[in-house]
Amino acid sequence: MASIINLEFLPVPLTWILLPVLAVLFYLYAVHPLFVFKRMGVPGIGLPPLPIIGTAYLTLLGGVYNTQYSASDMAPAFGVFNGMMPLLILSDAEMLKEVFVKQFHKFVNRQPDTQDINVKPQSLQLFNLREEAWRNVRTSLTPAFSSSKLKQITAGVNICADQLLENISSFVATKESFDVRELTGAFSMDTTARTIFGLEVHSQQDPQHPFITHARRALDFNFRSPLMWLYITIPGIMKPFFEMFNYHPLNKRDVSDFFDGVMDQLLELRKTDGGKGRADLLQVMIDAHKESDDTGAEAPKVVGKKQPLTRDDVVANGIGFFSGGFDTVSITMSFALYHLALDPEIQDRAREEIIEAVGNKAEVDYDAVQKMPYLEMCVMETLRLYPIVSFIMRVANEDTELKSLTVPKGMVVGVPALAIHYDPARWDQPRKFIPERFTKEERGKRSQFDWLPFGAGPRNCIGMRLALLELKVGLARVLMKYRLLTGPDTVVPLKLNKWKSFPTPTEPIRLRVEMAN
Ligand code: HEM
Repeated sequence: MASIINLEFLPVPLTWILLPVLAVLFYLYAVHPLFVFKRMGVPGIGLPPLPIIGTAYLTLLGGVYNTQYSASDMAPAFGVFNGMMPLLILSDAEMLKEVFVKQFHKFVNRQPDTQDINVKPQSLQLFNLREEAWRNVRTSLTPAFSSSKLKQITAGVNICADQLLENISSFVATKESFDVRELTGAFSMDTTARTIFGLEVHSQQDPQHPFITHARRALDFNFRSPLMWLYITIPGIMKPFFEMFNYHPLNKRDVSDFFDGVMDQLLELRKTDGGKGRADLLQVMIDAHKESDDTGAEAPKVVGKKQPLTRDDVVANGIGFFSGGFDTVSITMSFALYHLALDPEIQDRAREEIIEAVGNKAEVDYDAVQKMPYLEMCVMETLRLYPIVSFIMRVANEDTELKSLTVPKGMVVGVPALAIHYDPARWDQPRKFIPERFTKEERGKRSQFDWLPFGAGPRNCIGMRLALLELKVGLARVLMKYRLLTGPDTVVPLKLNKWKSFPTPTEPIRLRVEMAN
């Protein structure tokens, strides 16, 4: 058969030339990079990484949220491979201080540029921004969480808590148990919609409200999707294709289009009324460049240029705050209620403190929230046992010395928050719920990097103070009125589904209630 290109001049058949070329390319792309940790002098995990899949097979064996791992069982620094992407896992306290704080300017980004897909709204969200763009937007958004803003927001959180109490009330009369997550989910949905967008969605009465159905789908990532796996394992190769088709594996187009439409309507409305009297994050974002920086002494300062946010920035970060705030608060609150029900002594102590702080008012105002250190300790202990994010990520933006290690530019560093929280060397009886670990004195004895539910350093969770406020107001209102009880269908001890990326019980948390007095 006549070939299109005549290769007869070649001294050997083409296959014999192509084979070694392919072998060299395979070695360069899929084998040589697997020695990077050996070259750095960092141990692996004892099992060899495989070309293309790296050590991802470990995730298939151990799951994605596994409380059996403890930082003491791991080397303080070791290497794994997410597909072909090397990931340096660090739990050494001194190194964490370098990464999160001392050399933060070299670890500003959370993901390598190969995973940074330029598709809106993800690419404009604070969580995904990089370097200068991140600094500027973080500086502009920080005032949204100032004490004065949180003070204004507290009244709205109380209104949502009124609804939560009403929802619980039906279970007092029937003495039946209820699915805690359903109620905290509705509370958190109402609170988040109100505090971010100034919207009243009444999720408990109207669970099919389009806002709610879309919001629920936003975070329902499909880790079985082949495109998601290609994004995780070979992001560098996939990035141009994703961008060409304006596709982001973490985005559901219909969901972001829906929120885009909602935001357009809200922004239009605010143009007409000037946003007067609005105490929500959307208004703060619109006015971002005019706000002062009263964010509390503990908030790490970021030096960036405060600038007016564009319409696209406001939309992207409105959606980003929503996804960052909704499930996180709801999940944490459900675990806190579970442990309070399990331990009546702790519950009584928290209730006494709340009643003293609130006095004879029906609402829990901002000042009362500041007088509840024991309740805060209960929340902190809940977040230790069930951190929402099991790994905190940073990327080295230049070659960086960490103690005796040289971390090469572009390497991703993962901090195993979950394994650190379950480390017996850091926490005595780590599986037990003991709020007393968080007295001022006990906290002073510990490294600040032993407790990482909100990450650490200047790029920690921007919504931390709002989250704590919502949790404390919601829990205080429940405890003031009701006594939480376990029932025959309360599962003890709780088992977590290791295949979910967030802490999720294998069986729903079910509790009962009676009036507190
Ligand atoms: C219990 C509740 C919450 C938990 C456990 C939580 C946890 C986290 C964690 C672990 C991070 C990464 C921090 C790091 O890399 O060091 C983060 C980042 C972030 N969180 Fe939260 N979060 C919560 C609530 C919220 C709320 C209520 C909002 C907004 C209203 C929010 C918005 C964000 C944003 C925008 C970022 C990215 C910050 C940046 O890159 O500068 N989170 N959160």
